Amino acid sequence: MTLASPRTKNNHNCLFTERRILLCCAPYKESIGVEAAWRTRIRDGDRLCTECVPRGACKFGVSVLAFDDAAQHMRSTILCPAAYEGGPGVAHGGWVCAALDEVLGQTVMEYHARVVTANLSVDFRLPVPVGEALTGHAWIDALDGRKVRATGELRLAASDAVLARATGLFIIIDPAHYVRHADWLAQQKVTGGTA
Ligand SMILES: CCCCC/C=C\C/C=C\C/C=C\C/C=C\CCCC(=O)SCCNC(=O)CCNC(=O)[C@H](O)C(C)(C)COP(=O)(O)OP(=O)(O)OC[C@H]1O[C@@H](n2cnc3c(N)ncnc32)[C@H](O)[C@@H]1OP(=O)(O)O
Repeated sequence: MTLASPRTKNNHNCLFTERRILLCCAPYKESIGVEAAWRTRIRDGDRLCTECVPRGACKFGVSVLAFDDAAQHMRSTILCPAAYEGGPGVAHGGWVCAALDEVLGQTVMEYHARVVTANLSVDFRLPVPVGEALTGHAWIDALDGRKVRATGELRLAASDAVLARATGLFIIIDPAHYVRHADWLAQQKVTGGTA
């Protein structure tokens, strides 16, 4: 049984992809165990964050385009939505970080497993125009136990000029990650933060 569908060119038309992955994963998880399934790469660009699933598209405007398996390199198309304008005509730096987090995170999940970002370092080289075609590029640098390091760039599609560059440390998580968080949060509210 394969984990996901054949490779898609982008994820904007994948309205039900996350649900499909979950459905596809059910027998797969039974056969290999939930823990192992979470530690398996989530393939083929069919990943959306929880809040983006109903919309079927990344709210930051990132759309996975293609993977180069030999280089463990991911290419995406990106458009900064008007809502994330910072200075006149240019993107807020927070959006640049979010878009790069997404680009690197998608790549790590394609080639390794479910992760969260532990560290993201961003170089803002040039202002990033709102509403202009951009490309995202990211690749895996190293895997060390649960730690995956990756690098990525945001480029202007018209000229390939590098506008921003990020390096990230991603940590492979287990299925109980979000349960532990919910328990921790509840405990904080009970104890007022002494835990
Ligand atoms: C957005 C959520 C996505 C989640 C995935 C879910 C579903 C997938 C489906 C769709 C996803 C769609 C799109 C994906 C695209 C983008 C991805 C975006 C990802 C994010 O945007 S996600 C949100 C922001 N992110 C967090 O919310 C993390 C908060 N944080 C923690 O939850 C913990 O902090 C954790 C788990 C990181 C570690 O905690 P832990 O207890 O499991 O492990 P521990 O502390 O032992 O660290 C183990 C080893 O990492 C080293 N280490 C840890 N942190 C380090 C640091 N900062 N610098 C240097 N080294 C560090 C230690 O030194 C040790 O190293 P060593 O083994 O060598 O000793």
